[in-house]
Parts: sequence; C-alpha cells; structure tokens
Amino acid sequence: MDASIAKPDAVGRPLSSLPGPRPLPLLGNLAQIEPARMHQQLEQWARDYGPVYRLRLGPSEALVVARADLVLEAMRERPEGWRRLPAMQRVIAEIGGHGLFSAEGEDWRRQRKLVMAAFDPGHLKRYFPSLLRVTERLRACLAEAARSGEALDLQTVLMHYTVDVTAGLAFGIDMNTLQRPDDALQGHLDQIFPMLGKRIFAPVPWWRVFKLPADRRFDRHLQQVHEAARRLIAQARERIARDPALREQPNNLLEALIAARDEEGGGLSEADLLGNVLTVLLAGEDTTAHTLGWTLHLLHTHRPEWERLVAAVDAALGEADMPRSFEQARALEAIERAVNESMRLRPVAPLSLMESNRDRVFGGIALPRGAKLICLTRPGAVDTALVGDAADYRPQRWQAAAPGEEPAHALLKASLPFGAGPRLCPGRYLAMLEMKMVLAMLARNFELGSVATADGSPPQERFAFTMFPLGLKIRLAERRR
Ligand code: HEM
Repeated sequence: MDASIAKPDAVGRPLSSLPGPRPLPLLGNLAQIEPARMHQQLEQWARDYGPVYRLRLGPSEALVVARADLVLEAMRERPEGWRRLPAMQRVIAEIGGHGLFSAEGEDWRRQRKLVMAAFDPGHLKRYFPSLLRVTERLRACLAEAARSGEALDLQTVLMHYTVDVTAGLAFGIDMNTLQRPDDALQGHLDQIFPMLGKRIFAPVPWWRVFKLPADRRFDRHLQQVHEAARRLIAQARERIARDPALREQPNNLLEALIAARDEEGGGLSEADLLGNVLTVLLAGEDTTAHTLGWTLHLLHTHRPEWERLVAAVDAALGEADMPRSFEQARALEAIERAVNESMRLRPVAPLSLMESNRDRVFGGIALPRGAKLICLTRPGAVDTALVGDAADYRPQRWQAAAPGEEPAHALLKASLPFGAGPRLCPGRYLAMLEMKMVLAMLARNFELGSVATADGSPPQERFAFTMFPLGLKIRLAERRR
C-alpha cells in the first residue's frame, strides 16, 4: 500500500490562508499569466510570496511549491497519491496524444513497462550504429555550413537530429529529416508543443467552441503528424507480418507496443498505440534539442569550460573523430557534467502539474481530493542560500566526491531535470547518449565560433510546454587537428 495513504494526516492550514498574487474577479491569476513566460512569472511569485504560495486559476485554487523537498515528495507519490493535471490530460487526448505521459493507474503501469524496456541501455547499445550514422549526417550538415560561413538556426538543426534519432530507435525507421528538411515531420511537430502550452492554461477553451485561423493551421499540422504516425505503425505491422518472431523479440518500442496491442487482453487500444507514437516523438524531440541548445550557449559564454570539455574529449577519443562505440560515448563524463550543470540552471521542463488523488495535508496545507499542485523545479536547484555560487555555471560541481565532501551536495540533490520517482523520464539514457555524441562530435571537429542571438543579447527563455532559448544561431569553423 502507498505509505502516504497509511499515514494519519495532521491538521493543515487552509490553502486560502497562503499568500499569493492578488487575483482578479472571475479569471483570478490566469489573466496575469503570459503563457510564453509563465515559468518565470511563477518563479518570481515564489521570490515575492515565498516557496509555498497560492494561485487562483479561474474558479479553482492551486498550491504552488518551489521547495525541492516538496517537489520530490509529490513526484515520488505517483501515480497513487497524485495524478497529472486532468485539464492537461484532456488537451493531450484531444490531439490524439494519449500515451505514457498522460496515462494513470494500471493503464500507466502497463505502458511504462513497455517503454522502459525499449529505452534501457541494452537497447541503446544495439541501436548505437544508427545513432552514429545520424551523428555523421549532422557533422556533414555542420561542416557544409562551416565552409560557407553560414549561421544556422540552432534549435531547428538540433531538432532534425533528435527526431531522426528517436524515430530510428523507437520506430525502426531512418527518417533522415537532417538531409530532407523540406518534407520534414519536424516542421509539423514543432507546432504542437506551443499550442498545447497555450491550451492547457487557457482561461476559456475557445477551440472547443470555434476554431481561430491558428487552430485551423494547427489542425493541418496535426493531421500531417497523425498520417506520419499511421505510416510508421503500418510499416512496423508489415515487418511483423513478414517476421512473426518479432512478436516475441521486438526490435523497437513500436514493435513491442503492437505485439502488446494484439495480445489477448493486451490492454493497449489502437488509440494508445497512436498516442504513444506521438508521445515519444514529442517527448524525445524538443527536450533533448533544447537542453543541447542551452548547453552549447553556456559553453560558448564560458570559454574555459568549453576548452576543458574539448581537452577531455580529445584525451578520451584518441584519433577518433567522434565516439565510435557505445562504451566510448557512455564514458564521456566531462560532457555529462557540462549537461547536468546546464539542466540545473536551464531545466527545459521547469513545471510539473498535478492533482491530488485524495484529501491530504501537504507541506502543512490541507488539500482536498482534486486539489491542483504546481511544482517549480528550478528554484531549489539554484538556491544561493544553500550554496553561494549556485547561480554560476560550474560543471566541476558534478565531479564525483565522497558523500558530504562536495559543498554543493544539497544543490545536486535538488536538481530534478528528468523528474523523479516512478514517473522519472524513461528517455534519460537516450537523451544523455545523444548529447554526448553531439557535443563530442562538435568538440573534435569544430571551433565553436559563436552560439548567440542575432543582436548578441542573452537568449530569452520561452515556455511552450518545454522551455527553450529563443533565436540562437550557431556559427562554426572547421577545427585543424
Ligand atoms: C534532455 C532531455 C529530456 C528531458 C530534460 C526530459 C524530461 C522529462 C521530464 C521532466 C519528465 C516528467 C517526469 C515526471 O513526471 O517526474 C519526462 C517524462 C517523459 N519523458 Fe522525458 N526528457 C528528456 C528526453 C526524453 C526522451 C529522449 C524521450 C523518449 C524518446 C523521453 C520520453 C519521456 C516520456 C515517455 C515521459 C513520460 C513518463 C511517464 O509519465 O511515465 N524523454 N521527461
């Protein structure tokens, strides 16, 4: 049984007694929230009102927590104690994206097993040759830009890479959007997160009543994504029909999902199948590309850290132009440190939205079943009260040390870029492997000319379900070794 359910709850303060931004009539604080920078507003309110405060969202109230211990407590108590926000689930289901991310209870448990198995290190190792091929293609694109002196839109090129990698690993398809950018699925996928972000926090669900031109454009992009997902499913079914042994020993996530779907009492519907294809495409694309984008920007603005990384990669790879084996890539700890530190300062998933499955006291606050909770993941990880230099980009703080020896130990525990508990991101090993491949390939073959916005100002953080750097361009020169 869930331990927290067995605990008799103490009496808590009512949510309405907490401080918070002044709500307006009817819409409450929704009217003050700007979707594109809502994470920064919520973080600012945590500085103004303290790490546990109240928000009014239309007719209902939400508890906002910016304390790492409370964020961790809630995340660990899923799926029994807390569920994902139903408003979010509904918006995801409406676009046909219901899959592991939005599933709950038994439905979630079953899907989770299948997805976890597909992304475990054993599968990643088998997939390594394809990952290498996609990384070689990325290198060729970048080399061409370096020769012509072209500045590339960083997020676009990185998202081509991550879509190609995810499709190869999860669906067994060489999509090659890097070399065929015009008919790229990635262009349609890009439209989905921003609209999800807008709809989840919309004061009024306008799109259920009438469609604005932007909604109609969105529907057209969505249709393309659905058609692509159906094609992927059809191709996987053909492979299984040709080789029925794949039912027992699927090569990838999609084949495993189809086998489970076809199993007697398999519990996966056709809609779940499509929903998980969309989920994995979406979850794997932006998050990894945006984390790479932030990391490259931080390395560009912290030159000694970039040079330290290049030296470590040179030492680890010998004559190789990029990691040539799974083991070689996995061992690149200097890159892991640089990425961990970037995810601490610029987490691409800065919010986690939940609803309580029961009456409870949480963080000293009495919450009824159905109470909404917004977890802010960054404040605890950048808290200068814990460590004076918490605002600095210092990858070395991730260097392994004896427990308690590392002064920043508390900070490291507070950084939760992949979430925590039973719903911890199943794609984290893949994401780290991709990032090691890209950064090592860059370090070995290119000089990092600049990773900057057009006018050189610091990139703004944009929130569109995930958080990304706005307007970064990358300019490279080929490295002479
Ligand atoms: C740097 C890259 C990534 C970051 C920062 C990231 C972050 C996250 C976070 C914060 C969550 C929510 C965890 C929670 O609720 O506790 C999550 C869930 C998830 N991620 Fe990732 N992710 C990344 C890459 C990937 C990749 C590459 C894939 C797959 C190709 C993926 C697939 C998923 C899925 C399916 C879930 C839902 C898990 C569940 O609800 O059980 N992610 N991710």
